[in-house]
Amino acid sequence: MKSMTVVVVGGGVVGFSTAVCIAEALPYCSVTLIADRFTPDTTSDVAAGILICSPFPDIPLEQQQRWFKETIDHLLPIAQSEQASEAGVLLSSGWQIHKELPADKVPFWSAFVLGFRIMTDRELKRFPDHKFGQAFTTVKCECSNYLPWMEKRFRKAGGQVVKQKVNDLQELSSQGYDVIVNCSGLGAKSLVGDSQVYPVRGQVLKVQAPWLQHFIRDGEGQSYIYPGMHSVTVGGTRQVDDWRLEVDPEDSQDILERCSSLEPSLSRARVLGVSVGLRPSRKNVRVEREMVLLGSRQVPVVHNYGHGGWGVTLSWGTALEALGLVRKCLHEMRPRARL
Ligand SMILES: Cc1cc2nc3c(=O)[nH]c(=O)nc-3n(C[C@H](O)[C@H](O)[C@H](O)COP(=O)(O)OP(=O)(O)OC[C@H]3O[C@@H](n4cnc5c(N)ncnc54)[C@H](O)[C@@H]3O)c2cc1C
Ligand SMILES: O=C([O-])CC(=O)C(=O)O
Repeated sequence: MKSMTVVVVGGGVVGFSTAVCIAEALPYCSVTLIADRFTPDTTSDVAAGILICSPFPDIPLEQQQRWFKETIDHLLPIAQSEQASEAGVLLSSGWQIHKELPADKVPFWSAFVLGFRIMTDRELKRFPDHKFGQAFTTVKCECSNYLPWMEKRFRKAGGQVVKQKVNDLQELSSQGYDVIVNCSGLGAKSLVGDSQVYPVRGQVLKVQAPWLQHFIRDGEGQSYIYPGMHSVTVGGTRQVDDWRLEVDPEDSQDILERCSSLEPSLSRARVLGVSVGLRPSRKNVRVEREMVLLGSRQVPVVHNYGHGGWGVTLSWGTALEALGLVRKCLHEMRPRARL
């Protein structure tokens, strides 16, 4: 008999990662995941899913390193197992190139990807507008496969999935959940009234170009080409506070021009589709717990949202952090329980 109940709000990569971590680590908890949108209709489905990131300004770098390392250490064995194609997790090698010397020639995650090194002059020759580059192998985690695979894993661990919009945390408290975990991404803006969360619109194209084997990412990620399992993702845009979910044909044209200047053969590639997602951005990702008065009850709420453009990259690491916070909440509620 399960003695404690935990509800996770969010059906994207952060919600499913968190729900799986909790359900697998705490078998005596009954875990329910609630979301109003599931794959293929989440922001996570739009992500290229490449593990790469820029640091958040006010979170200790060691903590961000740990999140990156935990995520790649979780995904690498999947990429190298017989589950790889079903889970949508693959290794991806390529180049990050810069027109100017970057502040961090060696990014904070360089030790966790494979074979990180500075590009040679010979390699840089094909990018005459670029002065500097980094070559490495990382993981690409394609959420259109990964999310259904994670859902199976969650159900196998006893988790339950409900499709429903949560208008107010009070609704969850009334249903008697012991702990609420908030992985609602951009939804946190209204669900918990967080005015620090804002959208950064991203548009990407999927093209057929099976001859491309290496990723190319230009500096700050304005333009990128990411070969994947069935197509190549080319992007992107970063439009701050832009809520438009519809495809902008001018953006598509601009993306194709920018990416073809990096990889001329793309001008011959067939476009398979175009998608738009709103990155759930925040100055700093929020992974913390608080007690919230809901009706007459003080209910522990663990937040895990605001990952911006790095939600896949940090998904497992921040999920483990959230699991630790859930454990603490349960400890405090049942001091004698063996948690
Ligand atoms: C074009 C583009 C490319 C990207 N590429 C990458 C990349 O290569 N690597 C990378 O790491 N990241 C990338 N990202 C960023 C990544 O997509 C996000 O950081 C990540 O998807 C955030 O995941 P999430 O689970 O927090 O949010 P979402 O995927 O948006 O999920 C939020 C979930 O919460 C649910 N929800 C919200 N509010 C409520 C509510 N009130 N009631 C019920 N349910 C609710 C939603 O229905 C949804 O299921 C990219 C993003 C874009 C747009
Ligand atoms: O920046 C990248 O390379 C991909 C990404 O995370 C995004 O578009 O948000």
